[in-house]
Amino acid sequence: MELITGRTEISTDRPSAVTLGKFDGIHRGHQKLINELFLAREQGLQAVVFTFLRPPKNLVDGEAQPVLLTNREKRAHMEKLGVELMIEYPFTEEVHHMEPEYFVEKVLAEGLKAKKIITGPDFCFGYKRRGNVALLKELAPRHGYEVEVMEKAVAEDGQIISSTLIRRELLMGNVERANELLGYPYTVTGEVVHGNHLGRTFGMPTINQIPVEDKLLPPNGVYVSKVEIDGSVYQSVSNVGYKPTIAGKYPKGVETYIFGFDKDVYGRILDVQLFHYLRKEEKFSSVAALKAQLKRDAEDSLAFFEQRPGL
Ligand SMILES: Cc1cc2nc3c(=O)[nH]c(=O)nc-3n(C[C@H](O)[C@H](O)[C@H](O)COP(=O)(O)O)c2cc1C
Ligand SMILES: Nc1ncnc2c1ncn2[C@@H]1O[C@H](COP(=O)(O)OP(=O)(O)OP(=O)(O)O)[C@@H](O)[C@H]1O
Repeated sequence: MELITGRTEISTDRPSAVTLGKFDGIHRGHQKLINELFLAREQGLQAVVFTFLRPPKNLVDGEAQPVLLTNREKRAHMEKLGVELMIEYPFTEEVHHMEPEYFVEKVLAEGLKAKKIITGPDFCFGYKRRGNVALLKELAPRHGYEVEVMEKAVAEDGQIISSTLIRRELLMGNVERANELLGYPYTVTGEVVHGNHLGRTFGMPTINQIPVEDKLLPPNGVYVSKVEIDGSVYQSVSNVGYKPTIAGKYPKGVETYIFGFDKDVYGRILDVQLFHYLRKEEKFSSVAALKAQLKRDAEDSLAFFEQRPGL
């Protein structure tokens, strides 16, 4: 996959099919748009995803919003799906004030040689969000592209799938619901760093990961999880939080006990998939009490998988 990141001057040699948006999470709705993009390959068009380096909210509202996918995770995900060109547009003052007509002409038509533009019905762009599907359609004959508007993907209960909804569900600890809306298990990617090496002394060695700050983590607590290592997927149990029982101050992290695995993976970047919330993180009165609880957590996680053989 080719990546153009952080610059507003973009160009490509090949005619493109383009889909645009934040794509936080790359949920089932986004996947629908991206699949349509791949169909356009039959017409000789390259599959282009146009997205932003940071959620535009940061600049507009001045507040950092946690994301379902960090920039790095989003790139890896797009590459895996088969996107040919990914644009990470910077969200600068200049971009914030860009008129939608200028964006369509300079970026989409001239820069990307767009022949097909695929969006949802509510897609907005440009200064004051004045650009929309109607404007894209109005400008189509002048620039020689086609607009394809996809209907919104909905969940089984009829709710429209959106990144905002998924973030809300995760923040409430509803991992199963979030996974259903995403179409894949919510995943935390991070380097395995050194902990206190205490887990080993309980007979439960763990991997510790400190995700980047803007990665959205569900509420502190214990979760049924899986870890992918060298192409094999292991069942596991994870704690999201600060380890309050152990003296010292820790950054918020994810700590995972992997069933049937005891190899050195320090320094590796691993994916931990979350499936189900088991209990909240607690400050225990002794390490012995914590150790006894960890054993129960492990049993609860295994029991969860046993009840769901297809998972
Ligand atoms: C499944 C699981 C649940 C945990 N629950 C808690 C908890 O409720 N409270 C807490 O203080 N630490 C909790 N921990 C963190 C332990 O304190 C930690 O595993 C132990 O101190 C070993 O840490 P180390 O890898 O830094 O040596 C949990 C860890 C795991 C793997
Ligand atoms: N459920 C959906 N089905 C189909 N297309 C969708 C769906 N949700 C968003 N899209 C489309 O995907 C593109 C990217 O949208 P965007 O990343 O803003 O998605 P979103 O999930 O609606 O985000 P947010 O919740 O932050 O508004 C847009 O063209 C949008 O219309």
